[in-house]
Amino acid sequence: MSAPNPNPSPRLPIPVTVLTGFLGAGKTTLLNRILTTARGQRIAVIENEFGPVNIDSELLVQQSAEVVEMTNGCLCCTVRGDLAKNLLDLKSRRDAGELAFDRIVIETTGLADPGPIIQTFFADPELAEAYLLDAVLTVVDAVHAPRQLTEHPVLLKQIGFADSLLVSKSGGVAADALDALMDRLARINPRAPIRQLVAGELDVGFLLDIRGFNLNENLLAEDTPASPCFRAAAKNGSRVFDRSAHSDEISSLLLEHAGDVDLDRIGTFVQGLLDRHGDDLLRYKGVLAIPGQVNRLVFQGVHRLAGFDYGVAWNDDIRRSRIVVIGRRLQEDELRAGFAECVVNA
Ligand SMILES: Nc1nc2c(ncn2[C@@H]2O[C@H](COP(=O)(O)OP(=O)(O)OP(=O)(O)O)[C@@H](O)[C@H]2O)c(=O)[nH]1
Repeated sequence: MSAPNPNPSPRLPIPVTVLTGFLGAGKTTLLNRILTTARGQRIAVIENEFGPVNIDSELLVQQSAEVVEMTNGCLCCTVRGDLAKNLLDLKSRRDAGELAFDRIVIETTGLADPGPIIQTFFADPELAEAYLLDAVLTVVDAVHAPRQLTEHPVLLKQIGFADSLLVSKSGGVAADALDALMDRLARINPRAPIRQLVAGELDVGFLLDIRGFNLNENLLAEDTPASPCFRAAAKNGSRVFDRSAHSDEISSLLLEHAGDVDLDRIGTFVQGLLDRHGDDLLRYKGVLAIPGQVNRLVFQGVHRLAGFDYGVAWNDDIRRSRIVVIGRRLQEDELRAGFAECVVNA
């Protein structure tokens, strides 16, 4: 008789969380807290470090189902192929009963661009079947972020790609500086909830199973506690982001129409956008009302990888069409004009 499989009911796809943030932001600290707090969940960890030795894995004080170390390069560039290989290897070992884990957390280097890492999960069909990219969590260092944001464009990308923004070291800054940082983060990425990491308090419910890459009608749900989108706009009582307040290269834009958009025209508009500006588009999500269609059309994407599907019915909800785009050097006038051509006036 063969040995009992330690993982008798494998759940596929396996959820993956990408934990990112600039150097020293507090990624490993947060990972340790996730491993401690998410009791009962078997979490395998992939640690990436530039140098030849992975110090971070030694800093993991809590038990993980497995720690895979990836050194001597950054996941987003030199060792990206290794990431796919390691993920497939972990799954094979899980299938064979050698390993038991329910989810994976990937801790990136502080200099990683999350874009190529995200694309890995969609570009490889085998990975896409085995794994579900759940969310990008970005840790932002309250003390150093204001300066890092100016000096290191990769931090803007880490924030722009995030499904959840977690501010560390907030005790180290004055209240008004913290408010200014929060506003700046909300302007860069209005769709990611922002939470302060407070020592000893961590609700993993906000960090795991976010389903940030799923196509569903909650993509832009501003009244969902887990995704208070458009925070900056709501705070200002306006739906226009104050883009003059800061000159961050990465920013966001909300395109909104109180009604339907034409399916062909919006398809052409989005396709043109991806063709021309795909490299600069970090994340974009949309919930659209299409004439004659009782269900919401939802779409989302990263760079040029986009997915569309029909979500839940509008029923008694007021039909409206909204797209939020987070990207670099967004051509606001072009985007607004292009979107305006798609609207269907009642
Ligand atoms: N005061 C304070 N210190 C923190 C907090 N989070 C992390 N730190 C400290 O910041 C330092 C860096 O934390 P790490 O968790 O190693 O950061 P990291 O992002 O994993 O760092 P790298 O892997 O080097 O990029 C450590 O000394 C932590 O103890 C926080 O919320 N408050």
